[in-house]
Amino acid sequence: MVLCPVIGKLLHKRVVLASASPRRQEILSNAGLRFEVVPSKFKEKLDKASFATPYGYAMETAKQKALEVANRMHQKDLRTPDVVIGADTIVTVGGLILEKPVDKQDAYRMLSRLSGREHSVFTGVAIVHCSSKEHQLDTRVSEFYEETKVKFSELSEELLWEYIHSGEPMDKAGGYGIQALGGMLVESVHGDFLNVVGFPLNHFCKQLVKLYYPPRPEDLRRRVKHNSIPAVDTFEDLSDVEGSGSEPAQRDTGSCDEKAQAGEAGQAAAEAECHRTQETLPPFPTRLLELIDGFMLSKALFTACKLKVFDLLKDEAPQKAADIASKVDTSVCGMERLLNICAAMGLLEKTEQGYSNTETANLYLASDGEYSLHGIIMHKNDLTWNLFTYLEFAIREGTHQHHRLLGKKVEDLFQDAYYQSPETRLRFMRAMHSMVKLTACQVATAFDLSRFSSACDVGGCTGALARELAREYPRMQVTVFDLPDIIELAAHFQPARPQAAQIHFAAGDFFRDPLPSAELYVLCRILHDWPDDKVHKLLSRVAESCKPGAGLLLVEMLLDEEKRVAQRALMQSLDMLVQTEGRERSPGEYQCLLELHGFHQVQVVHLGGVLDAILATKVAP
Ligand SMILES: Cc1cn([C@H]2C[C@H](O)[C@@H](COP(=O)(O)OP(=O)(O)OP(=O)(O)O)O2)c(=O)[nH]c1=O
Repeated sequence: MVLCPVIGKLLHKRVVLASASPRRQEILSNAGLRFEVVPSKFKEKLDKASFATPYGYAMETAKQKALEVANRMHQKDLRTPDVVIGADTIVTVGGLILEKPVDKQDAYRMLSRLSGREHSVFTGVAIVHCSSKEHQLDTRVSEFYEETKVKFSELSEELLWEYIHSGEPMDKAGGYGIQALGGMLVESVHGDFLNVVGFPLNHFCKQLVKLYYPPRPEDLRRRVKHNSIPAVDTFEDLSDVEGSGSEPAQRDTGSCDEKAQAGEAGQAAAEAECHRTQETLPPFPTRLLELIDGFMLSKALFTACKLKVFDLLKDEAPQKAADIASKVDTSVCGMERLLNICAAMGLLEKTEQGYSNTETANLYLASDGEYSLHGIIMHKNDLTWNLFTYLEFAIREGTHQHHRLLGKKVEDLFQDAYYQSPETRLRFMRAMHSMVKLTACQVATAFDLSRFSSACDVGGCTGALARELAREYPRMQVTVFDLPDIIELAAHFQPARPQAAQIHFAAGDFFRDPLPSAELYVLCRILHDWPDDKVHKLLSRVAESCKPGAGLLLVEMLLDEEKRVAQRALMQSLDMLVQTEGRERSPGEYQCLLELHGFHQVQVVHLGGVLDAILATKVAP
């Protein structure tokens, strides 16, 4: 692996990426770099006018991001990192610098500026080497930037809004993500693609080469004579040497080149060793190790949730491990380890005063927040986790595994497995509620549904989506139709006023009872539970209830057509195998299903979260 020698220089150092950008994390870990992530708290508010060039601004911001992290880690008496990497990506068009949009209108302004034009994407990168001398932090900064030119097609207002409503633009410079839906807006790219995504990996490696392998005077002389020394602006021909100096800008001793010079007798052996070092040093399998141990991280998160650690710390001052342990009745040594890994995962903050919740934990992990994911986490902990221990059986047999878990034959999946007691039913409802709530707002606005004055959410469970539809369309009456046992418990999740007046709950079985009449039917996370024959049965029942012009809104997580890249949906399809009789599908597969049942004008919106949306219209037979 040609990149190894240079990335290898950082493998034994404490490297910190001072960035919250998931793209940067992915690019660097895919390159085999091992690092911790400590997002920078530096406010990106430098005076742009004081910079002669846009890239000067990006490099300075990158530097300040990295220095803020280096200083914070040093001051907090954490071990001073060896290297901190900071980056800042900006988009420039017509002399303007565009950063991340502050709201949808801002995103619209940015994207309409980019429509039909070429713009530049600059990423400034700072590599800060740190050392601590007599408790003083000493830093050496190396900076560079990369420019990529991107040209957008002419984009209609409608398309721009559709893209903005996908939610994708909001955390990205210039308001688009070339690596996802935003790629569809792009006509051409000149330069490093990864630079647009947030990190110019190629230039970064070259910079490391400059830092760690500066040319020796004799190299330069020989290069002129024989042209045989790897140029410093390429990292392809470099080899690494055991025990070589790891400080940047210091010539390593005992390099392969020197060994090859050691005399004719030793030359062949030296060359063989050079070769062997390069070929036998495989890339460090960072991603693989993450996958191997990923289940432990999930379980640590589940356990902290189950023990209500995040509830205890919600909006509270930091607490010591011993206090937390005594409040939730666990061992101190166990709790301390759990808290430490939660802090390393970015779920808790650890300071000298103790542990406190991060914003993510307050928002999503405490059980009482509006957007709490506690319900789905408990479902995964108490049910999915156990079912997945039978994954091998599920793969061999091609069926769900509830019978193994329950120790009995399952006749009716939902009644026997999910709704067997009020507790399991409520746990399931909480899980569905938290997942739907997360995306319900985007689902409700994915299409203009204002032409429908009534909707029926078939299998609408707690009414989470109904509530968003009612909020978005004040003239729409929404019926939530579900089994009597579910409707009975839906009171736990009753919509807050004023939408309550628009929402009605009706009890029934969507395979047997007449469906409430409506102009728009909604099937949210329903079809993926059932085998094909039942999917057809349900769609034909919905189709029979529809007048021409009526709509069907399908809300599911969509696979890509090749079933190759949509990792979350692919994983959920595996989950559906283990716990249901259904599967996830691609937009094309849904379109075929819908057309078979007389639904046409199929529109698809990828929402980039946990659910996507498809709208189709019933046509006269
Ligand atoms: C143009 C473009 C930007 N981006 C992203 C890269 C960056 O994450 C983001 C630009 O914002 P930045 O401020 O550079 O980075 P960040 O806020 O995401 O993370 P941090 O400040 O902690 O380092 O936009 C894409 O993902 N795709 C694109 O096509």
